[in-house]
Amino acid sequence: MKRTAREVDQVQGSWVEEHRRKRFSGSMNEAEQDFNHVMLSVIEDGQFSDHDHDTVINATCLTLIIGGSDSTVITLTWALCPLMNNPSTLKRAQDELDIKVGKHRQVDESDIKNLVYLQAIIKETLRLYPAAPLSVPREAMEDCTMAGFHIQAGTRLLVNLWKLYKNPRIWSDPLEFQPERFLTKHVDLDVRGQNFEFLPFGSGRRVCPGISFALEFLVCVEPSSYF
Ligand code: HEM
Repeated sequence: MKRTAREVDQVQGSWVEEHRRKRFSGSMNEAEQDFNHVMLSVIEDGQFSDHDHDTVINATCLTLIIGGSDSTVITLTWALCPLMNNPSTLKRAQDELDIKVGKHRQVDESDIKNLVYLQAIIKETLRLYPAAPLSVPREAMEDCTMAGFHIQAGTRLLVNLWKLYKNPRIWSDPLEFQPERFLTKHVDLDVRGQNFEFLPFGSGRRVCPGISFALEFLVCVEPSSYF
């Protein structure tokens, strides 16, 4: 693990060095101005007392890469499985794409608002196959009581999202893949941490910062495997 972490650090570090060289030599074109470039532009030495400039840039870039790749790819893959077993759901998704996008181009950002069934498929996938089934651990800052349990300050807590999503008191037929539930009974459920029965991206100050990107990516890329 440590060796792999060192290798990943080196790769990310070499990207920052390359960006720095190109910035100084003025040879960076617009297409190369990625997140490393933004970080180099906005972070100056001396801004952080605990860590140096490069550590902050490398850690921020790697957090986004690590947090954003596995979660999205897992969801994309799981979204396909139930469609293979539910031809009528696949047909409904294909029909929506034919009507709202047509057969001769790819889905783009402007289509997302019209692809309501596809959005429901993504939400149902996030419910049935959560990429982060235990979310991310929290630590109690002070003694408290939750659901009758005394929690001591410093205790690590996990929210069992998987169990929450299979609770029949909240979700009817919880083990069934039914995207329609997000167009009917659960149509008003938000995915951004406001409705505690559905928290695919967590909630509160550490909520996933990649929500918008992930949703757009999933709705735009998922259909490419439907035909
Ligand atoms: C389907 C895709 C994704 C899912 C299901 C997902 C889910 C989550 C969850 C449950 C958390 C924990 C939130 C909490 O503790 O309240 C989280 C955190 C995080 N996610 Fe995502 N995420 C996804 C995509 C992305 C993408 C695309 C990015 C970046 C481009 C990203 C970056 C992060 C980061 C950096 C954190 C840590 C935030 C912090 O601790 O302050 N995620 N994500």
